[in-house]
Amino acid sequence: MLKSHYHGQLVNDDYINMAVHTMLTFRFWTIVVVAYFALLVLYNLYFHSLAKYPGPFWARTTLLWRFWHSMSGHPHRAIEDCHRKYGDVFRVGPNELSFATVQAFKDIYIARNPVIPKSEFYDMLGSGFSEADIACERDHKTAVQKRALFSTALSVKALTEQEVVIQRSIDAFIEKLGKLGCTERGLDLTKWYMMLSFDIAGEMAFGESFGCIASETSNAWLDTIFSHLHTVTFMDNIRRFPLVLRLARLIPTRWTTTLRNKVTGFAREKTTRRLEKSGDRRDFLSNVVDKVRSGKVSEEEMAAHCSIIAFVIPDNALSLESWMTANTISLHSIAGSETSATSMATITYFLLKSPTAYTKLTTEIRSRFKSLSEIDISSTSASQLPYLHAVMEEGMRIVPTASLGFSRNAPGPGVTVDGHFVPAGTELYVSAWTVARDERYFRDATTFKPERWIDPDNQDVKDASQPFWLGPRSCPGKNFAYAQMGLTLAKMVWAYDMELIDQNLNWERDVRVHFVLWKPELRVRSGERAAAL
Ligand code: HEM
Repeated sequence: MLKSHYHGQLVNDDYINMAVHTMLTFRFWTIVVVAYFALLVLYNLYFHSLAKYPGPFWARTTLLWRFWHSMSGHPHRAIEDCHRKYGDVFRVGPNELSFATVQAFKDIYIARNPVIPKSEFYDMLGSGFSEADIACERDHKTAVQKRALFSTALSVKALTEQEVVIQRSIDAFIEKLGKLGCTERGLDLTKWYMMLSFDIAGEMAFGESFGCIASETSNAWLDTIFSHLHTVTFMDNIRRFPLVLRLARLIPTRWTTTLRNKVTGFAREKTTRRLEKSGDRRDFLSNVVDKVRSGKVSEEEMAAHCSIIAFVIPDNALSLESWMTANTISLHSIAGSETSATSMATITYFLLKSPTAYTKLTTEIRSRFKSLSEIDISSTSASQLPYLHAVMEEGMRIVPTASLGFSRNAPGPGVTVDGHFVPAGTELYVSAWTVARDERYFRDATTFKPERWIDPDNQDVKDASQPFWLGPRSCPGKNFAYAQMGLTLAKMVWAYDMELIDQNLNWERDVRVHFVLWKPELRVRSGERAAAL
């Protein structure tokens, strides 16, 4: 009895010792972690090479500010507010600066001595291929070579050869608009512009449409992607935590890469099929195909280009639907199609919300053309239809399709941007949303006024709106985008009287930014046009 009591006492002592030990260990590690973060905060505030730059406390000291605002989908607004408060440059994160001037646009993106290269963000964007695609190549010299592969295919001259294909897709879209868009609920143009853009991208990259317009159904992947866009932002935040990245590397690769391999494998498959096709049709990839055949470019590189310019999703991958899936794919399919569709949706919204602009555009288009078939790429150029182009410019200014900045890394030994020294290794960019809506550059900046682009007396600083960006890495698809958007808009306005169904829709308020723009429904009724205006 005594023994067992004594034994019980021992057990109790052991438990007490263990508990004390655990508590002390816990306390020790808590102190270590708190001390580490306190030191980090102090270092970021007072000793970091960006310490002199202003910004919100949580942005200067931790990644919390950028995480919170980027995940909310309104980082563009939070950044704009900070620029108004702190000035033309502020600290978005401990190692990240946002600029908001025309001069910064020039200094960061046009700089050649030294060139300010793209940041690590693009490694994430282009992962899955052993060769970087045209948009994700970070080495400047190699990027110049990769861009050269597309210079002929994306030139103004090439548009004439590509016109039949573009026209065919747009005409099919216009026909459906008449058939399905005249109902009470109209058509959701956010979705239909995406369908049109993907069909055109498929034609231009693989010689076959994805058939979205013909089947009147959006690709299921498109819907999945655009309802999961926040995952792109999440990954962009995660890449900034080296510890998390190290832990992520411990996850068996077969768990994380199965789907990515499926998607990239599909791009490779499509590439092989495209290489097997013969014919004289010139499209985005004709030159690349020639180069692959002559051994100057690898098939892997061609697959990577295909995947960024067109939309390559395996039909049978839907069963694997998940946030990871959406992330992998959305990162791979944005350059050539999503951008045009988003710009078209924004332009249409503002046009239909502005009766004066809508009437002016309708008058310009309907007085210029007697029939729909007369409308082609050359007759919709800026010199032929100035108001149409002013409408497009103004739409892309007031809500820029690329509302965030495109991030770059300051090279050694550092660079000077708009008079500010930026040390090597800093991530930096210009906030397009802030600059394009700044009253210093555009009078009545938040009002849709296409006239500002054609009025010779207008004093606005037009360089503050750069929808296609500027410098050696600016958009090479600009001519194609203007042709596609101009043709589509001109034909729609010529053929139908359009009306925005939800008059309470507020595009500026409701769009969210997750690298690309998440857009609300844009329901538009398109009825038979009245005989005369
Ligand atoms: C209205 C439509 C479009 C807009 C607003 C737009 C905008 C942009 C912007 C802002 C960039 C710079 C991105 C960066 O610095 O990372 C870019 C790059 C690019 N765009 Fe576009 N784009 C459009 C249409 C197109 C089209 C139709 C194509 C292809 C046919 C295309 C192909 C590309 C490519 C390949 C790049 C990467 C260039 C490089 O990194 O050197 N874009 N685009």
